[in-house]
Amino acid sequence: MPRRVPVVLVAGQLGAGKSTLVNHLLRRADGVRIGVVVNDFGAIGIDAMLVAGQASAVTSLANGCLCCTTDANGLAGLLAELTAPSARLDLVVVEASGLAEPRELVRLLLDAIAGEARHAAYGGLVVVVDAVTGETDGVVRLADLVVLNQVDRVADPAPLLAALRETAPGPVLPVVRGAVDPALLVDPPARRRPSRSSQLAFDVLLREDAGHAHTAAESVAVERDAPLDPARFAAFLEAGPAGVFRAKGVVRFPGAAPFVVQTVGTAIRVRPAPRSVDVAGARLVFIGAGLDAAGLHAAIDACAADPAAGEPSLLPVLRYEESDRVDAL
Ligand SMILES: Nc1nc2c(ncn2[C@@H]2O[C@H](COP(=O)(O)OP(=O)(O)OP(=O)(O)O)[C@@H](O)[C@H]2O)c(=O)[nH]1
Repeated sequence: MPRRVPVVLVAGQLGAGKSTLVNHLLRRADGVRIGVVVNDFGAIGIDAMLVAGQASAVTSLANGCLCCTTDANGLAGLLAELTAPSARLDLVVVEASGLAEPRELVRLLLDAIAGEARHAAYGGLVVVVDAVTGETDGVVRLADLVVLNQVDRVADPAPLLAALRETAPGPVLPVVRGAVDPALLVDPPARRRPSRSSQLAFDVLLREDAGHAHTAAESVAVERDAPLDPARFAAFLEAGPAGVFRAKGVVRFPGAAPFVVQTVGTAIRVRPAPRSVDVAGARLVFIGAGLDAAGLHAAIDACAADPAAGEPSLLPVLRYEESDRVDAL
């Protein structure tokens, strides 16, 4: 069955570094096939995309402004096209104009996923903040990932970083030139090799030229042999564990077959695991920046089901169950 393709929204103030971030993702894609929706071709290195052969579909909305797409039809149609299995993309990035309203964009994306773009999945709201101005417009409260960009242009980014970490629910990543590891946003596909050696050569060239290495995404794996309590586990996910951008895995609850669980920020999706997947308790991977491995292990320990309590209600988890129109993994 086809996978869902994560759609990541990149928002931020004018000049914060959104295009620079998208370009970095494309240059460092490492085999991840990325589709990009932009509304300002002038701001993005089209040449680099085409040469790298990574941006398989670059397109813009007809009216040039995402925030103007009131009925969501323009975006939904585009996302349906880009996330269709035939497009063979691993990730779609929507670069919002600096004027677009991120709340509205998230709503448009969720509407699109619920409607026409049925192979798309919410991939997170990434908010780019310019370290020089520090302007955020309060949007970091909604961000699944905050990228504090241009830290090379300030003497000491620490106070702003600390303030953002107080406010933002997800990880805050200080970077130069949008150097975000694509592995933070999507799993690198192990399955695919570049088909032409010339393309590989271009990739290597661009990578060497790219200059700004990124800090690799961190991941923490947690395995448990005993079932988890649905209410405790749901509360853990809803709280958004510190430093975690996304999480995925398989979890068993008392008296039930295992579930596949995937999160981006506090957006949670669960579905019954395929029959071939079996776990006695939990097998989870947390991906993010500044992860507290010991804290995550302790938090999952605290989610352990109480064997004396019988079979708890699955409702706290089932409320996040998605329809099985497409395979979520
Ligand atoms: N010194 C420095 N310059 C940067 C960095 N990131 C981006 N820039 C520069 O800042 C300017 C704005 O970056 P863009 O990526 O175009 O910003 P944007 O958010 O896409 O801008 P709009 O599309 O106008 O909203 C460009 O000249 C970049 O080269 C950085 O980390 N350090």
